[in-house]
Amino acid sequence: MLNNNDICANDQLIQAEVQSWDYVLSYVLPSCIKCAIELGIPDVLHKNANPIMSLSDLVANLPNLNPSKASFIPILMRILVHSGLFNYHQQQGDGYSLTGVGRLLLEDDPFSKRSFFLFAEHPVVLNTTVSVSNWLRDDLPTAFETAHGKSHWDYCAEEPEFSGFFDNAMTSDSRLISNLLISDCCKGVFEGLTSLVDVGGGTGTVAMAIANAFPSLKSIVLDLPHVIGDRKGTGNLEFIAGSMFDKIPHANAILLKWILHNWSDQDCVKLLKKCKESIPSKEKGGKVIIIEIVMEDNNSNGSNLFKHNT
Ligand SMILES: C[S@@+](CC[C@H](N)C(=O)[O-])C[C@H]1O[C@@H](n2cnc3c(N)ncnc32)[C@H](O)[C@@H]1O
Ligand SMILES: COc1ccc(-c2oc3cc(O)cc(O)c3c(=O)c2O)cc1
Repeated sequence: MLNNNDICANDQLIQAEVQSWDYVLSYVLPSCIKCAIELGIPDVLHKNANPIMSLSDLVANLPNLNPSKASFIPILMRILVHSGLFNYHQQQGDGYSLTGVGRLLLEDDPFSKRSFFLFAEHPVVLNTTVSVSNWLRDDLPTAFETAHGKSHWDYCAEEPEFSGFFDNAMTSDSRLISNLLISDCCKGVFEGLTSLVDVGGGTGTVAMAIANAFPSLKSIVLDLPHVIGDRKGTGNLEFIAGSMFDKIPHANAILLKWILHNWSDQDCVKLLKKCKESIPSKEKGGKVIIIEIVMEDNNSNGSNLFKHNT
C-alpha cells in the first residue's frame, strides 16, 4: 500500500515527467510555425472572404501543398490552434480563423513577426544553437564561430541569402519601434536635434522614419558595406558604409538599437568611447540613445524578464 510520502514522490515524478516532455517537444512549435508560414496558411486564412475558413477550402487554397499530404494539415492546424495562433470553430464544420497573434504571421501586417520566425528557424541559426556546448569547450568567442568557422558578420557578408533573412528579421522589429519612436511618447528625444547617426542601423527603417518625421534633422545610417550595398539616401537621409569600430560620423546624437547586446563588455566600452568622440558634450546637447533588451534585477519575480527600454 502507498503511504503519503510515496504519493507525494509519485506526484512529483509525474509532474517532472510532464515537464520534461514539454522540454523534449518544445522544438515542435517553432517548426510548425515556420511550416505554416512557408505553406502560406496565415495569408490564405486572411484573404478568405469569410473570416472562418473550412478545412477543405483551406487545403484547396494552399498554393504549394502536395495533394498526397492533405490529410496531415488537420494535425498541423491542431498544434497551432492549441498554441493560440489560430481559432478552431467546430460548430461551423471544422473551420479556422486567425487569432490576434496569428495575424503577426501575415506577410503584409505592419507589425509582422514572420521574418523573425523564419530567421530563428533558419538552419544556420539552428546549427549555432546546437553548438553551444561545443563552444563552451573550445576557445572561440561565439557559438556562431564554433558552428560556422567565421563570425556572424563575416558569414553575412559572404552569404547574401542568410544575410537577407537576418536583415528582414531586424527590419520587422524596426517597423514596430519606429512608429513608437516618432509617436508622442518618444518624439521629445529627437526634438531640437539637427543630426543623428543610427550606428548599425541595418537597412535604414528607423533612420528613414526619423528623417520623415523630423525634416530639419539629418539622419545617417552607418552599417557594414554588405548591408548598405548600393542604398542611396534622399533629402535628409544618408547611408554610409563602414565599421563603427573605425569611425562614426559626427552628429548631435547617436542611436544604438540592438547593438550593444551583440558585443562583449570590452567591445561595448570601445564602441561607446567612439560614440563619445563623435558627439558634442552633454551640456551642448550631445546624446547617445540606446534601445536594448534589459534584464530585471535578481529580486524581481522574473515575469518581466525581457522588455524593450528606450
Ligand atoms: C542586431 S542588428 C540591429 C540592426 C538595427 N539597429 C535594428 O535594430 O534593426 C546589428 C547591426 O549591426 C551591424 N554591424 C555589425 N558589426 C558592425 C560594425 N563593425 N560596424 C557597423 N555596423 C555593424 C549589423 O550589420 C547589423 O545591421
Ligand atoms: C529582441 O530580441 C532579440 C533581438 C536580436 C537578437 C539577435 O539574434 C541573433 C541571432 C543570431 O543567430 C545571430 C545574431 O547575430 C543575432 C543578433 O545579432 C541579434 O541581435 C536576438 C533577440
